[in-house]
Amino acid sequence: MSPRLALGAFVAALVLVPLVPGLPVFWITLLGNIGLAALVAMGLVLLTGVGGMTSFGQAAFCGFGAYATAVLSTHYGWSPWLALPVSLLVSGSAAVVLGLVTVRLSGHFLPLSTMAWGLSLYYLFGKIEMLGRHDGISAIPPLSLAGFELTDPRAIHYVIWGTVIAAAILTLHLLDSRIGRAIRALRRGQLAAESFGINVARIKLIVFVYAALLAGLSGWLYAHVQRTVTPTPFGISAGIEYLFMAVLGGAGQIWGAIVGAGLVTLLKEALQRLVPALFGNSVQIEGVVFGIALVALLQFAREGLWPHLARILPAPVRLAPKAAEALARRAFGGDRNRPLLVLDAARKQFAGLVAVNDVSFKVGRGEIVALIGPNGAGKSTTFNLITGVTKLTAGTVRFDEAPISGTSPQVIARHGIARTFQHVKLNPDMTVLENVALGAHLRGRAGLMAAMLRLDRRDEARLLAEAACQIERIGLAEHMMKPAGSLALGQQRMVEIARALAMDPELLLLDEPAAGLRHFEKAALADLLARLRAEGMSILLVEHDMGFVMGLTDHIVVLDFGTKIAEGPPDAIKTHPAVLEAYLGGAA
Ligand SMILES: Nc1ncnc2c1ncn2[C@@H]1O[C@H](COP(=O)(O)OP(=O)(O)OP(=O)(O)O)[C@@H](O)[C@H]1O
Repeated sequence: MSPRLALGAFVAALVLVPLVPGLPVFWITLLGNIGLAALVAMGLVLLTGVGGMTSFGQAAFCGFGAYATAVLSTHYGWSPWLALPVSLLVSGSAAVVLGLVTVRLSGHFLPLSTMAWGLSLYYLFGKIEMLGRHDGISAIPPLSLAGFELTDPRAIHYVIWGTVIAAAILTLHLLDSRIGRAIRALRRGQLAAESFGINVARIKLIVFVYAALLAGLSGWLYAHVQRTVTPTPFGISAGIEYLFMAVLGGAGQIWGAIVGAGLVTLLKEALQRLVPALFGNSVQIEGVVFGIALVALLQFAREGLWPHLARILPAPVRLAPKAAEALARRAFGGDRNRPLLVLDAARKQFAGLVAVNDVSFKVGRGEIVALIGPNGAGKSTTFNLITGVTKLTAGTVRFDEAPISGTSPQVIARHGIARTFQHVKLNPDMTVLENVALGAHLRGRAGLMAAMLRLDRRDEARLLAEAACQIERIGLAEHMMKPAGSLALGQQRMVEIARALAMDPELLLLDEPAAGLRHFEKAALADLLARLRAEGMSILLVEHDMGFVMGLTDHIVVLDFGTKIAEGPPDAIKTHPAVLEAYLGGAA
């Protein structure tokens, strides 16, 4: 059975459920509640599971959606359908305002701030006169279609689940796209993502608003299903429940949101019946048992339930990309007599430690330059100064005559500077192909809506074909569709090079590219770099393997304790007294 068939079977079951003769309406209502919760949990899966931003305050966005439509349809007599865009606008605008503050926070500050506004918004809903304070708003009109009021839970069931399935499909489309790769890179590879020109702050805000819109949509539906809204379902405890649903279902798995919402809703319902039956009505310990059950479930399935379920479902077949129209290539124009990269008295001081001490050197066009030196000499820090990861204390870095020091990694990447990292920064759960395609992010155009509606296929095919081409170039074609984390470290370093090449850079910065490679792999890498140089690309590499460096480079810069002690062609460096002293000490 293909995944499409499995989805078809699920949809068919949802269509048939209300038609089952004798099925109590209560169960249909419960299923509708699961659907409403699944919409919120789906946003949280994207925000927390995929994007790595934990939010406890998601229920507040349901509140914005629900109250907006409640006010408009009761106080002003608007049709619920007309109020829908306003509900989404209110939730989305609130998310923009809160997101601008929240997504910049990191570590525990982020979830704490979501708790803070989750709490304050709950109290705010209960204080506003127009929202009916703690009594809320009642007599909200039901949804109606073609003049028929959808008051029957069976009819509303189709509206809710149609929305849930559509939201799941659109979200899956989004994740399987250029923007989706950027979203998936947030959790484990923000620095790498920025180094490939991805505006991480913007992508985070997009995810934040997207999750809020799903919550707002759920709130709008909730208002017209329940026909009354009060602050309680939009408080912090509801926010925690939604988070449980996302995590229990399988954080990071869109379908897991439905599983999690189903499990938590059914568990709560079951306990509300079972606990009084077992312990009597006077002992109200449902909440305690509920908490214990959730903790036990998390112990049993740390990755959530979806991965367990996915094992018995058909696995999606991952096909290598087909050939597509080639992406435009950068022209290595510039005057060959003028250097491409110039460091002028670049300095970096970490408190009392001078890691890079007024270092100056140039990288010419179509030249391979090596930056060498003993451990702790300041090579990686110099790389980080060039790529904007670390800010200069003094001095300047110019690329093609334009000063780039003081700008962000994302802006520097746009100049055509790509890099690899000393400690590999791939997303281990994404395929090799997807990791490499991330490098080509700036060469694609398709945005959020195009991705959701699958209007990005041509753009996407070109990006994937480019990624596949670079993977073939580094000799890892047979590993293209494997998760990057399953490759040996040396191979992962090569994947980083392919990712950098997918950006079509003019300057390639390689941090220890030969580390972990076997002899024949190093020879292949040297051959590749020589070919890139012949094509006009400039390369700056940090490398400890002197055989590799001496046989390949045009020019070598030597650092020791942050200071440049020598520079020149390989033959001169081999016998330079200061270099021998730095590497071999007194024995030289
Ligand atoms: N963020 C930081 N804060 C404080 N000190 C730092 C920081 N980053 C680097 N250093 C220090 O700066 C010096 C240079 O480090 P760097 O990593 O640039 O050296 P390296 O030449 O790349 O060494 P290796 O070959 O071992 O990677 C070291 O003494 C290191 O401890």
